[in-house]
Amino acid sequence: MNEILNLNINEMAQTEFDCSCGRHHNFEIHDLAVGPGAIQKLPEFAAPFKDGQILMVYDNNTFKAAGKQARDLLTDAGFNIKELYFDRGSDILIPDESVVGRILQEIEADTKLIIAVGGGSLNDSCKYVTCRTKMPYMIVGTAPSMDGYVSDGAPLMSAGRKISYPAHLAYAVICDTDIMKLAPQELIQAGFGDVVGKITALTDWDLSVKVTGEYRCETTVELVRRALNKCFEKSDQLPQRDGDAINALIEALILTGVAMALVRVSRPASGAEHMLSHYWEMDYIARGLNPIHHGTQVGTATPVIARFFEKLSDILPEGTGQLCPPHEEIEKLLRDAGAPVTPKDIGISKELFHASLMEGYKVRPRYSVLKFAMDNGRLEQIADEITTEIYG
Ligand SMILES: NC(=O)C1=CN([C@@H]2O[C@H](COP(=O)(O)OP(=O)(O)OC[C@H]3O[C@@H](n4cnc5c(N)ncnc54)[C@H](OP(=O)(O)O)[C@@H]3O)[C@@H](O)[C@H]2O)C=CC1
Ligand SMILES: O=C(CO)COP(=O)(O)O
Repeated sequence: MNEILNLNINEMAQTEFDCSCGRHHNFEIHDLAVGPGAIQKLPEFAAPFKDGQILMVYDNNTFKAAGKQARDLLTDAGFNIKELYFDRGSDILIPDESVVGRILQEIEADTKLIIAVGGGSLNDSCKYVTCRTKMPYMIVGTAPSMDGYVSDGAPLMSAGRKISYPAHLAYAVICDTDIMKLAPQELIQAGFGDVVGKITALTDWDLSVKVTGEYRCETTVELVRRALNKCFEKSDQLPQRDGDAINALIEALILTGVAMALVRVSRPASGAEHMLSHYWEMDYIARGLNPIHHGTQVGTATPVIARFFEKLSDILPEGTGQLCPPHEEIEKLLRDAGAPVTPKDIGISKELFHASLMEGYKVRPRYSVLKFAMDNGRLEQIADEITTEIYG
């Protein structure tokens, strides 16, 4: 019934099943390859589009990491390639109107497929454009920095706001672990932070089921839990760039993506910790600053949200907070993995931090522990307490 739980990642593409949650799930990614040397699959996966032009999108960092290799594989195999190369120098590429617009401008009448080579920003930008233009896209992931390679959402900046647009799943996803494990350490830390965030994301989902009666799929919860356990077993080896630890991280990021793809919403992977991250990111971009990596923000926001569950334990519906370990345990996980632990560590100011606790629930209409605190008249008091505990 929930057979996807028994498959390994490379068997999951095109899986369809009637789930115990009552829904029919269709993981309609056509091809998924995760592992050493996976990039070699690119010509085979792209073969159905060989009669037209393929638009390849990369930037200065991701071209070096995998873009050149991907392009050469396809040109050597006789594909007709057009390239879009974003050169942002040392600035981070922000997935906003200008990036989405440039991709759109480069599509030609005979473009049959877009291939993004990069991390979350290029993945989401291409995913959004291809969804709206009804074209297939492929992603060649370059870093284990976030879990959106196999999800169907596309968080983008729009008029200064971070909006998580619904989009579609990739036609094919390639995550070559030989390439991804060479990503800079800060991107590995970011990916770990994004995985840690699932702890409070799942707890928030549980809270919403109990308070608002929201739908939940236990298969996706189980998929995410198993991925977390495996990743956390080895995460203290991430600072040494241990191969098994990085592979477990990549697997966790892919599986949480699969969970999002199955329920067609980011609920299994994104709760109040993501709202704080989106809030900080919007503030940084509004001030013309390079945002801190998404997953790094999410990681430091997770023990903060765990503190909310602790402080509200007297009024939470029975059993709710049990899914969330004490905030000190989450901080230790981050510390042992060499990742930043608190928002203060990553330079979030005391004022921005307090404002995000007070207003983070407005980032999106998704029920979370922040809204629970607000509805129960406890938000301001808890925001004041946590701010003092972290910033003094
Ligand atoms: N769709 C979804 O479900 C999800 C989406 N997201 C979104 O993803 C975005 C964050 O993605 P993330 O991957 O962290 O960030 P980016 O895609 O912005 O990449 C971060 C930085 O890493 C660089 N980079 C990527 N790969 C390599 C590499 N192998 N070697 C050297 N540099 C590299 C990028 O270069 P450059 O700037 O040149 O690209 C960039 O500077 C956010 O917008 C977030 O909201 C996050 C989780 C899930
Ligand atoms: O970042 C995500 C999961 O890690 C996607 O979540 P959002 O829907 O909050 O953007």
